[in-house]
Order: sequence, then structure tokens, then C-alpha cells
Amino acid sequence: MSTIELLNICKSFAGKDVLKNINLRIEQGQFFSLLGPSGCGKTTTLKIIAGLIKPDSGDILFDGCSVLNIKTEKRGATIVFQDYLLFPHMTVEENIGFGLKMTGVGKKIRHEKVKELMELVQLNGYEKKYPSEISGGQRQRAALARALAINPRVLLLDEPFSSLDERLRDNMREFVLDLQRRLKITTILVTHDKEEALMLSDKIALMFDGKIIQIGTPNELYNMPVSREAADFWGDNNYIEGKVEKGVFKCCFGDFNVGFEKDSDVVAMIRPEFVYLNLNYLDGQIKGKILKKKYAGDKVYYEVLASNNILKSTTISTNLLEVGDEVGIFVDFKRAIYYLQKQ
Ligand SMILES: Nc1ncnc2c1ncn2[C@@H]1O[C@H](COP(=O)(O)OP(=O)(O)OP(=O)(O)O)[C@@H](O)[C@H]1O
Repeated sequence: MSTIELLNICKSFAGKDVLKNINLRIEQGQFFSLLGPSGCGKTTTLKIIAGLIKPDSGDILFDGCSVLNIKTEKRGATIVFQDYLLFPHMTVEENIGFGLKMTGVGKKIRHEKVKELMELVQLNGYEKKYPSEISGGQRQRAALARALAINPRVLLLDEPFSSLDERLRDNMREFVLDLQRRLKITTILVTHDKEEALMLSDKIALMFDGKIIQIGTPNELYNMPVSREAADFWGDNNYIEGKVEKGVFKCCFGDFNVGFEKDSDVVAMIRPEFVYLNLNYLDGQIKGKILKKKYAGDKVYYEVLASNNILKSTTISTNLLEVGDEVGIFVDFKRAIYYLQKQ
């Protein structure tokens, strides 16, 4: 177990700034995710924590002590990559015991430890198999066991689930979370999968273009995005410009009580799931007409024309509205997030 801190970490490759002053604190035993679009610098951050890449400036602390000049193999931070990187010419048990052998652990203790790990990742009976003879999920569990064999202070997971099919991915996510909770090992996951980060993490750092734009719990990140940029990462949103005066939001759709006292020019960000449509127009609702409909199984995505604006609405698929229907729209402005308009 370890507390990990990154202090003012900067890194550039060939003149391109890839990490721009990264500051992070990951508590002991926490499941922490680095989330962000492809190329934003997640893997580089992970490799810097592992010691595979040296930062240009800044410091990394494990339990308050700098590990900047400590070699990878001495840091106790092991990475599990998405492509597992098992040695193809070694059996499962040889793969798992490899790190122990390298650190000079004797055969008897190694054998016991490997047996214990095989049980932990539910691979008993596969000891003598080669990586090519087992399934993707089993290979991944073997890679996890190999990483855990050396009792790492921190477990680093780089998109470990992305090459698995959906069902296996769900199983592996649950498996890893359960293992992490039991072992209480500080774990850092790199992912671009929003749902994965929300489901697994105690805390998430959202990264864009080499910077961290928000750190918080899954609930804070999803429900209280700090900026439009952060909000848009979670999906398409509605943005409605207006003014708040004495707790009333005034915009092109009318006046709405929001219980937000500070008078200011704002942009209201409303998620499509808080825009409700119904066929019977009710008093006080906004009138609109359905322009587009996308059916996606459990959900339906609509675009509705109202007061010369397009509103996005997502509903569960029991909704039977069709393109061209005139609808009443209820926008739950109390669920909106109000960003101050730029002066
Ligand atoms: N060794 C390297 N040499 C040059 N550029 C690199 C190197 N490693 C990473 N980069 C660049 O740094 C940027 C960040 O890469 P990184 O792999 O950290 O992003 P990422 O967020 O993990 O992306 P992905 O989700 O696609 O893996 C990218 O533009 C990448 O091309």
C-alpha cells in the first residue's frame, strides 16, 4: 500500500508538451482512474509513476518520499498493459513466478506463492498451459497475478479491459475491483471508457491535452463538471444562454424558477436526460416539434425544435414519439449547471 503524489510533473516529447504541470494525490488503498481522450497523456503519467519514463521536471512521492531517482524494479509499481505482455514461451506458472525468480526468491517459497496467486485469480489447473492455450480473460488474470507476485506498493493498469469482449470485460472489471478491495492495494487505472471509470473508481482525474481539468468522486465528475469542456466529455449536452435574476432563470424558452440567487449572465448546461417530452402539451411546458430520432435499444435520442433552438432529449425506449410529432417539453432547470458567461 502507498500514497502516491505527483508534484508539478512536466514532460515533452520532441518539443511537444505532453504533460503540463500535473499535480495528483492518490490515497493509500484508493482505486484511482486517469480518464481522458486518446493522446491526452494518461499512459505517459502512468509510466512516469512506474519509473519507465523520467519527467522533465517535478517530483513523484511514494508515502512522502521522492522516488524520482529510484529505478523501476525498486519502486514497487507494476504495470499491467492491455496486451498482457505474458512471455509466450513460458507456462502460466512460470510467467507468474518470473518476477519472484528475478528477485532471487527460492524455489520452494516461489512455488507456494505462485500456488496462492493462481488461487487468487482463479487459474488453478492451468499451471502448465502456455499463454496461447488459454483465453483472453485467463491471460489477463495471469498477467494480474504476475504483477501481484512481487507485492507491489501500487498496481498500475493501462486500459486492461479494452481488448476484451463486452461480457468478459464486465466480469474482469468486477473481478479486479473485488481483488483490489480485498488486497487494499493502491491502484491506478488508465482508461478512456467513461462508464468503466465511473463504476470502478473511488476518485477520477479527468485529463485533457496534458492537463488535469477535474479531480473528484465519480458522482462529482458526472454531476458537477467544472467547465463546459468537462461536461461535454460525458456526452452531448444542451447549453442555453440566459440571465438569472432573483432566483429566476430567464431565457428564450421563458422564465423558470431555479432557486439560484446570484444575479448574473449564465449558460445553463442541461443533460438530455433532464429534458422530458410528451405528446400532450401541458400548460407551462415549451412547445416543440421532433426533428430527429435515434433508436438505441434501451434509449432513444431525440432532437426537438423549440423557439428556433434545438433541444436534445434522451428517454428510455418505452417512449413512442416520432419525427414530426408536436410535443410538450419540460426542461428540469433545477437540474441544470449554470456557468457564468464569459465577459
Ligand atoms: N515515446 C514517445 N515519443 C514521442 N511521443 C510520445 C511518446 N509517448 C507518447 N507520446 C505522445 O504523447 C502524447 C500522449 O501520449 P499517451 O500515450 O500518454 O496518451 P494516452 O492519453 O495514454 O493515449 P491513449 O489512450 O491513446 O493510449 C501523444 O501525443 C503521444 O503521441
